[in-house]
Amino acid sequence: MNMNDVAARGLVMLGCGKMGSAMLSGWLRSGLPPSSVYVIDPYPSDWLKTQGVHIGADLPEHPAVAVIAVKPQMMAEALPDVDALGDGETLVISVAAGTPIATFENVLGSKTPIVRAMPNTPAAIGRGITALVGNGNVSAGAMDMAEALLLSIGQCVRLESEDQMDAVTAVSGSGPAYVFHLIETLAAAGEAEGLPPALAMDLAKATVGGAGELAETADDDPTQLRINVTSPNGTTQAALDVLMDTETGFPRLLQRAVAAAAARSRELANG
Ligand SMILES: NC(=O)C1=CN([C@@H]2O[C@H](COP(=O)(O)OP(=O)(O)OC[C@H]3O[C@@H](n4cnc5c(N)ncnc54)[C@H](OP(=O)(O)O)[C@@H]3O)[C@@H](O)[C@H]2O)C=CC1
Ligand SMILES: O=C(O)[C@@H]1CCC=N1
Repeated sequence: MNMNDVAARGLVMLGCGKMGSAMLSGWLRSGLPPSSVYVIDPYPSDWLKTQGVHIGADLPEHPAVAVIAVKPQMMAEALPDVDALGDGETLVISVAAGTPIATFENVLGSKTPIVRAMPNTPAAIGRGITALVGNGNVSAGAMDMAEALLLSIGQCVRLESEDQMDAVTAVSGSGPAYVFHLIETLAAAGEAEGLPPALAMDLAKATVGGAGELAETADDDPTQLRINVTSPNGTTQAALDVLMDTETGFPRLLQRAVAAAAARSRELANG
């Protein structure tokens, strides 16, 4: 199976909200014809309605791929809408947090090839990262196909085991929200030091964006990059003494946050 098969046989999307739209915009940008896309979503967004994709139309007989992007809590209600696609001919890719592959096998049949994937919203600008793992029915070619689709919205990593998915969700699936909160709070702290709000926000956004890009592209690892900013007994050292405090600093706080997200992902396994 290749991208031409997807274009020829069709791609079905069950749910096209924030994450579904982020992925779809990447696929359309990378050349998937809108006429090959069939969306099932009760309240399609204005953006979706202008994309030229089929919305609420009859589904093609054996689409190449079905992407499941509804909330885990809606899964039991929504999944039966695509149970006809569980004939082994369609590669099912779920991006739902928490929902295990077994849930899809139970509804769609144990012969269905299913890839469980965890993308993130920077996919909307082609800068996402998606982790993926498939069940035993996913052929090497189908896994390559899933990866090719997801590579058009950013980087991909293949997991050794589905058990890693809760931790992955807690780090990179939810992670953009932690970074956006860092931007919000850095700007607020700048305001507290007397900066005008717009200036504080510009400084915070550019600092997080630039530091993120440097961390991704530099030869030095993030530890060395941090050291490079930190002059002995300078301003950064004063801040890091607060942030790196073993009781009240970032390490313990982020560890607790990521553990909470992973625990919630495990809970969502039950819908
Ligand atoms: N947002 C993110 O950063 C990430 C989300 N995910 C996963 O992606 C999935 C979608 O999340 P997200 O896009 O944020 O959520 P949204 O609520 O934005 O999108 C879900 C979409 O599914 C629609 N929907 C609801 N019921 C049905 C149904 N029965 N049939 C078809 N469509 C339905 C919703 O419509 P309506 O709004 O009208 O209810 C909505 O448009 C979740 O499983 C989430 O865990 C994974 C990684 C990152
Ligand atoms: O918050 C959530 O449950 C989803 C999964 C990862 C990001 N958003």
